[in-house]
Amino acid sequence: MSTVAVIDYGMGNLHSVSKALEKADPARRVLVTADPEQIARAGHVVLPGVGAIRDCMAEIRRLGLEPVIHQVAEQGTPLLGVCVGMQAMMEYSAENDGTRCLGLLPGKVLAFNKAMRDPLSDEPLKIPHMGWNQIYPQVEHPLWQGIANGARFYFVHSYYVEPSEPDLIAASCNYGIPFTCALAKGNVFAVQFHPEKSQHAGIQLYTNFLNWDGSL
Ligand SMILES: NC(=O)CC[C@H](N)C(=O)O
Repeated sequence: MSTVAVIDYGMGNLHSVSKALEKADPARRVLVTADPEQIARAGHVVLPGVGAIRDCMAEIRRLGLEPVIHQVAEQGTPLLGVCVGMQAMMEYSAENDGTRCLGLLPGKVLAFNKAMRDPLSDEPLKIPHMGWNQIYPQVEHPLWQGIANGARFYFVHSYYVEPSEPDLIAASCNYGIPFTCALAKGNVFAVQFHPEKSQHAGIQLYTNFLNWDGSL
């Protein structure tokens, strides 16, 4: 039976991600694991994450997981980054006074401007961006199957990715500024929002991911 490995580096909302994956495909074996061999052999891999990038990257490195994450990406296994898991895939994050990340996706992670105001109401915008917001797919992709333009997903973040290759942008969102909320490169897909906290649309995305063979 094909498995989906949820990488456990102690910083992820592992329970809710695992439950959402089980809901997406009750027949799939969900492995929450820090074992590089299990991760390398899995049919699909999720890099979740909640928290500060410095702690996330320190734990990924302390557990010796950086090589297998690169191996999964290079061998063509469908790999999904979620929230700070997406940010960890970039080259560099400005969070925590600057953090070198995995470099799986070209670009950096920047902080929302704390002085941002809503362009319509001119009300100050709270940081972190926390709550439901609409996403706007920018490309045709298997993971957008059955997900409408403007579909709502749940966000909790103070930083956002800025890819150095615009053609990797898979979806955008608006919060004071238009920002990239999904990236796609080959067998790698990454989202800033939390599909596991996004009810039906989130389960649909996880279902699409589990049905994806990593090809376009
Ligand atoms: N919810 C999170 O894990 C946030 C990720 C990252 N620290 C950010 O603020 O963007």
